Amino acid sequence: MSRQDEVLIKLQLLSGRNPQGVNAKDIAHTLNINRSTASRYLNDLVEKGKAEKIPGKPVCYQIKNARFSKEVGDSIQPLIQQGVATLSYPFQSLHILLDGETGTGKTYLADQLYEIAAEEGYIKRETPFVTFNCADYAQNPELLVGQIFGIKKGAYTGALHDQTGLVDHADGGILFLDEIHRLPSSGQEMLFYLIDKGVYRRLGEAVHERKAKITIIGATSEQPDHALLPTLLRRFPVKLTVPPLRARSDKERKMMIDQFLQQEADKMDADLSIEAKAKEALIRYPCPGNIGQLKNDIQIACAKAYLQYLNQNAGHVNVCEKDVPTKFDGMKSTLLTNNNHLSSVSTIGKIHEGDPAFPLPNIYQRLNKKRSELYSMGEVTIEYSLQQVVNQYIQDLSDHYPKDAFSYDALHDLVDQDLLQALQRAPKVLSNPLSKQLDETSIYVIGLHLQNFRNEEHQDKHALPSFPKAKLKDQKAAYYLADFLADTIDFNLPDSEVDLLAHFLTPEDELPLLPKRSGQSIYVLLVTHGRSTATSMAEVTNTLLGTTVIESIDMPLEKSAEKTYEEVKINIEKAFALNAYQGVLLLVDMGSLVTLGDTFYNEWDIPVLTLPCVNMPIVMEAGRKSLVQDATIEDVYESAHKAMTLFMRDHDPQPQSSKKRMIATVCFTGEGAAQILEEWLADQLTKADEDVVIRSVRINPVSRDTSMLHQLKEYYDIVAIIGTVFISIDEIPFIPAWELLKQDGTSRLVKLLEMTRRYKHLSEDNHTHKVDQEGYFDIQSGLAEIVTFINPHLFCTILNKYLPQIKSYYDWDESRELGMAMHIGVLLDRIMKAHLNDEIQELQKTIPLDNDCQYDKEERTVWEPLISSLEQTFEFPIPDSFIRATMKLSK
Ligand SMILES: Nc1ncnc2c1ncn2[C@@H]1O[C@H](COP(=O)(O)OP(=O)(O)OP(=O)(O)O)[C@@H](O)[C@H]1O
Repeated sequence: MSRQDEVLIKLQLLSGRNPQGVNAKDIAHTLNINRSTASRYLNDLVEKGKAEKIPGKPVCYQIKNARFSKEVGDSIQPLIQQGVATLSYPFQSLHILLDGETGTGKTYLADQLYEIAAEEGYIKRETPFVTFNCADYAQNPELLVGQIFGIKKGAYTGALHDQTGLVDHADGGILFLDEIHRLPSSGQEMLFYLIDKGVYRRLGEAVHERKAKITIIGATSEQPDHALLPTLLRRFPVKLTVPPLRARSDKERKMMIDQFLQQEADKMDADLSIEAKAKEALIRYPCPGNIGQLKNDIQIACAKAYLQYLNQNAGHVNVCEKDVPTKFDGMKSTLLTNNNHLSSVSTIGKIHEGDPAFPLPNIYQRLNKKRSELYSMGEVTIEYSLQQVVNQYIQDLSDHYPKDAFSYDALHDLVDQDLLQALQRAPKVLSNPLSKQLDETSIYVIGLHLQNFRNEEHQDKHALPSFPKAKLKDQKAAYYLADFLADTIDFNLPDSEVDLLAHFLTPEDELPLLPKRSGQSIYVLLVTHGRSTATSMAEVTNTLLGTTVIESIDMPLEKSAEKTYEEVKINIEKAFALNAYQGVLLLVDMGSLVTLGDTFYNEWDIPVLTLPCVNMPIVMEAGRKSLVQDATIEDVYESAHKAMTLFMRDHDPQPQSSKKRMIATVCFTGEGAAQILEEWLADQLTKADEDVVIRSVRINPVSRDTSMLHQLKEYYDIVAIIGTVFISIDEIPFIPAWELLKQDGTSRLVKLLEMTRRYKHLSEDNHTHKVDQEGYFDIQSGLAEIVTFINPHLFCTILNKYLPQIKSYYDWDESRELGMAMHIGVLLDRIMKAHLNDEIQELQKTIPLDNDCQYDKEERTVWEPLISSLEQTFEFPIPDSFIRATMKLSK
């Protein structure tokens, strides 16, 4: 790139931020050249007609044509300049990230950038501009990624055809991804790979790489630093923040109001006017949903004014003060007021805005049509019916916008939107007289609680149990909040409810001390082969149990046994130095470590027991048991051992537990959130978990006493405690309600159910001693925990088809068969990883060259169908040395 081009690009970028122009000194500084050289280049650009001078002292320069004709608002103008400059970067446009609150106009800005860049000739008109809102698929991350990158037939159940992705369509152009933070990490990784290398794979494609050259404009209403992977964030050299409405000047807001009124007037067949006071209110009212909400509120105000115009046979449509939002909010409060104002149209103080009388579509058309229909039917109560049309319209608008104002998608099914919105706005509007920050979590909790009260059926029988009042400041805060809810959404709470609400507002650090989770007395250390097998299994278990109970040491192939011994020793010594444990359970997948445990026992007098077998049920069981108060090392060992025998099926196991499984839901009343959760969970449970009892339990807000749960534990196997009040009992995992309702939030619960279900399932069919069709699917979830690259479900489907003949050839018993199935799965995963990272040669070196590894033709034929099916499905070759080694192992 020539120096002059560099100066031109710098000028384009800086012009965006400095509408008044950029001087030679600034350019010289950023390019690290001297001032007179910068001046010379700038003047050359002026001569070539690429830049223009803005007279003054010092002389400033600006990109020619940088002032756009369209009236977009003072605060947006510089963003457009900078964005267009970015898109017109000479070699390939640079990627842009837009951030800003919901409704500030990020999508609008992206559209404008494309339009203006095309209008000004920086990009060709035919350049593709593909837009996509990631929030539309937020509930299904896999499909979301599939929509963007395409889907290969068979990638998942239901993917019946190859499907192109947006990336295919946007190749050579711009892809606008709204709500980009909704992309799961895997999708974000695929995106930065595309940005970096210009290549991508469709979902389900393992090897085939496709090429695309795309400029990404991403938009997010979250804090980019929190919402995007740092690697992806770095790929956006230009970040533009769209300011919220409250930060914009009155002039700019007024300009937008005029624009939106004009758009409405364009749709009517009548003159439109607005009262001065109404217009003033539109300029002044807090509008947390920003421009999107302002626009909707104006649409609603115009619809209401039009309704009055029809009912009154008025001369023209007049927007009055009562049609527009005033105090706290827009849509909802105006929606709820208007039935009794039908005949009170004010006729004074009108100002005429714009030039109306235009063709009519949508609401105005709808109203007229409805009115004629009703007249022709001789209907008398026309006003009421027309009001219904307007109400429906308002509802449609509020459903439509701000559709993603808050990231509470899952809560929408449970809590009314107006209640959620009001709770979200409360701290801002009340300038936070609340004793506690109403963060996302509190809003979940209070929202669930209040919704239950709101449901009429519960109101009658909602006699609150007596409880002491919260602190005075929390009570006051609760009354503020209650008044606010009454004012804004007409939601009235009796005093007893407000007193209860006060307990929800008590800040965390002022809560009574919670019953402490019993200190773990047994140290569980997991040591397995593989680069990350042990850490991943430990992580899964720790996450499921909601606390760190398993420590882990990985043994990649290159790590020597001595080094591993050393690490194990250091870990155990450290743990015991703290005097916190009474014993150690070592879970290992390598026989030689068993003796290490004995050494500790003999030499150091530390009770160490070793279980030379590792899989998820064992690790999980060891973790659970180690949390039980007063559990001895023998107890923990025995529980883990039992899980092992159940899994391996090498003798008649005892059922894991004869108790029924239970999920306990908890809240302050036992009737509020706990009951909603109970109903919700009952809907979520699948047939495999139909044995699970769900029980809501009241937790006293002051004492937080858990004796009821302890009693239940005597009779039930409690899989998890779920609720709005944090409760900790021994080994039982606690899942906060808000976690469950978040995107992918049920995964922990699903896993817990799966783990507890598996014991039951295994113990029930232990008499059959047969790996049937479902047998391989038993290992699917186990495999899912340890493999990263292969799809366990696909793998098990193939095993089902081809492993039985191999089994009968070698005459394996069931446990051998399962063991081999696991072995093949893990091996396949490693091979796939090596292929993807170009490390297959290195991996092959880890297979000992063994001349005994010969096979006869017949033996190879038995394996052939399985191997070729795996190769075809996963799209990579399986090296012969691995096949031979596996065959040797099979004998
Ligand atoms: N400067 C503007 N001038 C005129 N209309 C605007 C302007 N900015 C935004 N709008 C309008 O406001 C509405 C909301 O804007 P937009 O959808 O772009 O916001 P957003 O930030 O992308 O919202 P979200 O985060 O919800 O996706 C749209 O109808 C848009 O046309």
